[in-house]
Amino acid sequence: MASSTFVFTSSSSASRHYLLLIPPQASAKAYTNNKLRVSNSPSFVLRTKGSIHLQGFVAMQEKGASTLSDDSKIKIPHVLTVAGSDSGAGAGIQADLKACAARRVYCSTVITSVTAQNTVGVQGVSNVSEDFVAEQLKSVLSDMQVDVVKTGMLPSVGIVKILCKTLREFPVQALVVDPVMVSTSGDVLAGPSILSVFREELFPMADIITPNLKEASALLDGVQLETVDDLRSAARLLYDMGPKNVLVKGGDLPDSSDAVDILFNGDNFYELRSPRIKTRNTHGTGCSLASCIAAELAKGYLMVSAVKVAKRFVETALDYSKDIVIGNGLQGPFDHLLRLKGHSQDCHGLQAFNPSDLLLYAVTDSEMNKKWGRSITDAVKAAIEGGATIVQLREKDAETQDFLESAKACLKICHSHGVPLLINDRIDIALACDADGVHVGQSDMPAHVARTLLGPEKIIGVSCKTPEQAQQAWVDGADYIGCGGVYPTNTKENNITVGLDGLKTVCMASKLPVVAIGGIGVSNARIVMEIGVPNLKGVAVVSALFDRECVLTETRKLHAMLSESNIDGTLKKL
Ligand SMILES: Cc1ncc(COP(=O)(O)OP(=O)(O)O)c(N)n1
Ligand SMILES: Cc1nc(C(=O)O)sc1CCOP(=O)(O)O
Ligand SMILES: [Mg+2]
Repeated sequence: MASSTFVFTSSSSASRHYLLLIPPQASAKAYTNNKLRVSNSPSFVLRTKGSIHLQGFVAMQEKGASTLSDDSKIKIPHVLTVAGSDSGAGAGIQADLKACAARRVYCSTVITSVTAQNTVGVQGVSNVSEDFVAEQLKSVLSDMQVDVVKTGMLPSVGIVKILCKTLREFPVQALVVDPVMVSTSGDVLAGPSILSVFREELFPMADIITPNLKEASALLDGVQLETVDDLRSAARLLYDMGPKNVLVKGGDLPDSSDAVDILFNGDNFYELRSPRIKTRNTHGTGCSLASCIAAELAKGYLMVSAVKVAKRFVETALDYSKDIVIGNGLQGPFDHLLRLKGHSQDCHGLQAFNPSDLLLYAVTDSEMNKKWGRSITDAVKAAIEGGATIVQLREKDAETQDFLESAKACLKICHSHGVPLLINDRIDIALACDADGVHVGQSDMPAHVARTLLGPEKIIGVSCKTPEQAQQAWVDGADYIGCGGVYPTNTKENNITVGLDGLKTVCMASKLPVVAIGGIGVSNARIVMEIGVPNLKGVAVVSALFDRECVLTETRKLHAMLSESNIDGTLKKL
């Protein structure tokens, strides 16, 4: 798309220049009230107290001009959904909220109707009064910077008219209309009286409408839609009703192994195909798709990209959710956040980090496994059987695909024994296999970034050799510290040895539990554990377990030794 370049200079911070690329239609979106909203650039929303010129160079005239894209102020893409509530939370407002959350966009809500609904069908509908819909719309739009409005169930002509009037008063960057008429269970959510106000008032304001086959057919006075060519013709006829884009969803097309949707923007047709996912859990796909399109538009994506991303998002969520069971009806909801299965399958009491898990910390080594001709899984199995209380996969030489496959297999083994599995260095592998956490060093991914990527529940360990690093690890949101090398080691090249004194100093400075590492084995583990600091919780060991003929025997020996110790009451007999 062609765009014009403007340079904004703020007199209040003369050193700052804002270079914005503004699509041509942005000029039509310049508002009164001293507020300029830049279409397709939602991260640059400027508030000014002075005048704005949209030609050439723009100078903010008065002191105090500020921008929400200042470092300290982050403009969040914002979708307002105007739709009905689904008590079963598969569709409607609830689906919209989840889709926007999954796409990382803020979502506010105007509720038009409250439905009593589940996976069997719609048992009741109570529409919200037109005045109260108007009040909700005004509350949100007069205060919050909404980028995109998405509509779902609009149960009366009056509500549609109020929406159109309010949008003229409070224009937004884009309007996504999902012309909801019939629920997936076949229940009518908006009667035929709505058709004319859709066609005459709402559609001409829309940036995109997203009817399914039944809705497209109803909007075209009952025309039969049975082939992809029919979808194209329908898209063209609906486009003539005024929206800038039409997406006709062909999910219900008979005789098609693919899910085919047609997007038409007045110039081009886009045929969007994806394999049909066999699942009962399709309730709310229409709402979610439209919300996701709105979310991507709010982020600044162009329409074709927004639709493609949205379609891929829904497919991914459907595929992930194809086996989940919620409700007894024919059509179940799906999991927008791709989190439910992991939780329900992963109930091994591993959710919370337990510092006592650090007692016998087994760290694998790809070279040692190769040398002794064993697979990672065999090594891990033996260590766990011998008494390892936590396992770290430290596979420095493994190819990514091999590493991922081994990690998945090891995760199963660990979880079947209630033992957490951490991944050394590789956040991507940890994410991909949903490991329990990661261990990172001072030159790896910073712990605070790992925390952002992995979320609050995963375990994060950080290698520290100094009190300052220990302090930082705590600030960064780590769960434990690995401190070493306590003794010289051949396992890690050029490793600095901190000795027992260094270990003690770090432990005393650390608010986190500590595991000692480096040159530790049966012969010296007791001495290490006897340094007398309560937050030293165990020993991490590589070669003393894995550079040995029998991993099981060595782990048992070390486990027995640690179990016999009861230093300051911190170690208990296992
Ligand atoms: C428990 C534990 N402590 C320290 C380390 C070392 O991590 P790092 O410094 O990142 O070095 P590498 O292991 O990546 O070579 C560890 N892995 N585990
Ligand atoms: C991986 C690692 N990190 C260390 C640190 O000092 O942070 S020492 C080390 C190697 C530990 O292997 P072994 O038990 O064979 O000595
Ligand atoms: Mg590392």
